[in-house]
Amino acid sequence: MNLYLKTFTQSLKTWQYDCVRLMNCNRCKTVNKCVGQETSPEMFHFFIYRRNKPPPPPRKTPAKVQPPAKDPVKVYCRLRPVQNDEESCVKVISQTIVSLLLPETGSTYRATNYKELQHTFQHVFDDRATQKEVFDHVALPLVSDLIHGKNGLLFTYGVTGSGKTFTMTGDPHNGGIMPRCLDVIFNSITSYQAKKFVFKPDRMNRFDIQSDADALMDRQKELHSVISSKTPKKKDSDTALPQRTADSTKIEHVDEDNTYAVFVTYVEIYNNAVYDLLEDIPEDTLRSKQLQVKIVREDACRNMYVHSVTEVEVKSTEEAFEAFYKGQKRKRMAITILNSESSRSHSVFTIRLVQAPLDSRGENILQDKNAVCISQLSLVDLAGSERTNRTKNSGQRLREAGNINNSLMTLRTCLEVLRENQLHGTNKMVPYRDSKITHLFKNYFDGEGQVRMIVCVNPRVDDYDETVHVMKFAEMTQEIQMSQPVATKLDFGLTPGRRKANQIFKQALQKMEENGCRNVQNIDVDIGLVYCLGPQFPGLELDDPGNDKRINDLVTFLELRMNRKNLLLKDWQQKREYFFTVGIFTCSHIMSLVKSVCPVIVTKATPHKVKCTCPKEPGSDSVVVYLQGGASTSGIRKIKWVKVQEKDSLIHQQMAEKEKLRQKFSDKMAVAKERNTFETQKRLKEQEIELKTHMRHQEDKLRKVKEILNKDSCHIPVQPVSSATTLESNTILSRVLLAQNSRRGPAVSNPRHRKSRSTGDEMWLDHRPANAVELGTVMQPLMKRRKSVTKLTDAKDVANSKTSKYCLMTQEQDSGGELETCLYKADVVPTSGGGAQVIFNDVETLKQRSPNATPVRKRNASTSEFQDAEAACAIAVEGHKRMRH
Ligand SMILES: Nc1ncnc2c1ncn2[C@@H]1O[C@H](COP(=O)(O)OP(=O)(O)OP(=O)(O)O)[C@@H](O)[C@H]1O
Repeated sequence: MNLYLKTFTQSLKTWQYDCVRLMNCNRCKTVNKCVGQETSPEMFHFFIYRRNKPPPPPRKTPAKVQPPAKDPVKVYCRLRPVQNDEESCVKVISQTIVSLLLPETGSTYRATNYKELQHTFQHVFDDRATQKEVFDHVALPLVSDLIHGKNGLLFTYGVTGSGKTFTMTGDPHNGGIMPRCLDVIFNSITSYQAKKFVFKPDRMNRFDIQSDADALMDRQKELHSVISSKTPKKKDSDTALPQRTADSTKIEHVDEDNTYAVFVTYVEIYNNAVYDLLEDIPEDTLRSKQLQVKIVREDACRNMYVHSVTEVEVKSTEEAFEAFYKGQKRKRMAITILNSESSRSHSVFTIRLVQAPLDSRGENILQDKNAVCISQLSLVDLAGSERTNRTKNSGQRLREAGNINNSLMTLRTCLEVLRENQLHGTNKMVPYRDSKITHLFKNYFDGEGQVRMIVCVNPRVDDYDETVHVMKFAEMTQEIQMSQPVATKLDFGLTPGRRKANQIFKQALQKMEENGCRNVQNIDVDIGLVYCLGPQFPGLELDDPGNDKRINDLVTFLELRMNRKNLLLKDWQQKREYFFTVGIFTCSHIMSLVKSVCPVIVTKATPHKVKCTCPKEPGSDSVVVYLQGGASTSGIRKIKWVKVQEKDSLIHQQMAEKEKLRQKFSDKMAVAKERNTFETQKRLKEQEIELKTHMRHQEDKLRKVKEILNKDSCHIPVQPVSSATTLESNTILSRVLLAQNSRRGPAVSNPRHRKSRSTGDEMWLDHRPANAVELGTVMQPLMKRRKSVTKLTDAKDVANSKTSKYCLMTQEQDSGGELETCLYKADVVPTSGGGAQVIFNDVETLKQRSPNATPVRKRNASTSEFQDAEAACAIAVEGHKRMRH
């Protein structure tokens, strides 16, 4: 008993421990700190156990009345190291200022008096800046925004060979911005990734949510196609990846209640046409001829996108790299005088992050397409501007260069017009459509999103003239204002911390299971409803004395928080009351169990303190169950009510069980009855068949006997009995033969024989029927002395000392309808007791046949008769009347 109670208290403790663990959610810590000491800490760490309450309908974030805040385009400058001790024309003045020194050979030198041109940027990276520094400074904030649901655009711009591709992609052991972005994204969301194919592109720039079953099917299909491809392809990234150094940065404050999926697209804009570099075409075909031109479209949210572009879902940086290298192989590169690996097209690598909230239980994705939030980061490696007199390009390269310069010119024009419109309030049309690259990013410049540009500069003197233009354009771009991106998330009223609560709850269940609790999986708790006082505090910094908005926001926030606090307090009191009620009930239940199992001494010290000791186990600790706190009379009443309810339900249950049993038995009876009837009928049928068979056998035997007799009467020598004749028929035959043999074969009409049979001394008791047909034959024993009787009624007739012979005559029709007379002859032998014994020793049979009847056929001719008789027997057996002639 003690063991039982110990286990119970242990489980209770574990449960309490788990509850406390369950109640500690990240958010609550903040809440506690913020509100101060006025409320008890437990209050903020309490769970509501509310069942089957549907989540409230989604609320849209209230529309902002004020115009959206704007940010300028941030432009960074990166200098490429000078090669082979060449003269440099660029000098870094400070972290933000760079100076272009006028070389004496430059055309500008000849045209102007300026010796030095200074340009200010967001940040200037000198030639010693590492890839990591550039990434952390420029791209990391964009990745953070991406994870928080905001769009971003980053492009590298500069003269050919200035290090744009190096900055964007880098090399395997010195990764550029793109691989680092992927690293950081996967580092941050890896624990919250959705299973593959749960999100599916709808081909209209949005995503559908697939059911788990459909996603599983797609995964199996993919696996099947991988397995069925006989020769495993060598991955494009196989050579590069092992040398790669991954970036270990991780973004903090990722929304844990969301599920994430990453998709990548890779397109190039070559000669002002868009190509999908990840399009599924056989690798061995000529890529330039096979890739289809794609069109740029606007989606329902007025975002521009490449129609029917291949969106590859990737689950790791390695998978993303696989896609990237696949595209990289198809990207148009060429050797030029200025760069051994010059990009001949603008390439756009887009990372799309799809996220959707978990349901109220923190278990599955909320199946609502509207809840899906898509953010994207476009990494653009522009082709370098180049002057043909320097590159000496001709033919295709020249045409490419022309297109590159044209598209870059359009970009410049667009940004200049945009700047002018913003600065002077004009409404000039921005020619986005003049080039595919500007058309594709129209919604960044027109709409909202972070735009960042890295100006790559090769500081060598030869590039000076072009660098001047690049710098001027880049500096001008900083004056363009872009609307701050806003995360387009819907508020579904779901409580934060669901995923963590779900995880902790599962851990608690596991622990309970380990401690021996049964059916823990059936415990149903609405994990989604974690108590929380709302979102985190808004920013408190007051950088502007006239910033009333912040104060107003704070007031609203605090009011909301106070309301919630009161609500939670009320609910907590209710729960407390309920907890004590249930506690008392549990305790009384335990006590009744203890009582029923062992002799106990139960003392009730107070209504809330129950002591139970078990004297049978000396030395064992007494189990004391304390219930502190106030259990009200209403609580006791509730317990009674609960007990009554329980009993009532028990009775109902028993009645239902009885009824079920009764029904079960009647069913069984019906089945048994049916089975019996069936078996009886079956047996009857079998017996009937058996009887018929038996009768047929009898008929056969009789027929055979008859035949033998017939043969005998026609002086046909007796044939040996067929071996197939049964034992029974043998017996009959032998008896008949015995009788015939005893006559030693003489003809029935032989008078000599008849005479010899009678000595004339015997006294015969002639017993014949009263209505015997007069035969008129001589075939009879000669009975000189005889006494005739028709009925043998008196024993003295036989036991008479004179009577020594007895003859019984019978007359009946045979099977052929002829009269058959039998004389059974016997000796009468007196017995010692004074009686007499009649011993039959002879039988004579006389058959009469009409002289007109067909003469008896010989044995060989009798086959047909035999067959007739057989047929007749068959008829008899089948129940027909026998035909007589
Ligand atoms: N910061 C740097 N540190 C070391 N090497 C660099 C740096 N920037 C560029 N390079 C080297 O300069 C060469 C040309 O760079 P890259 O191909 O990136 O130029 P680009 O601007 O992309 O040229 P294009 O416009 O023709 O494609 C490469 O070999 C690259 O390794």
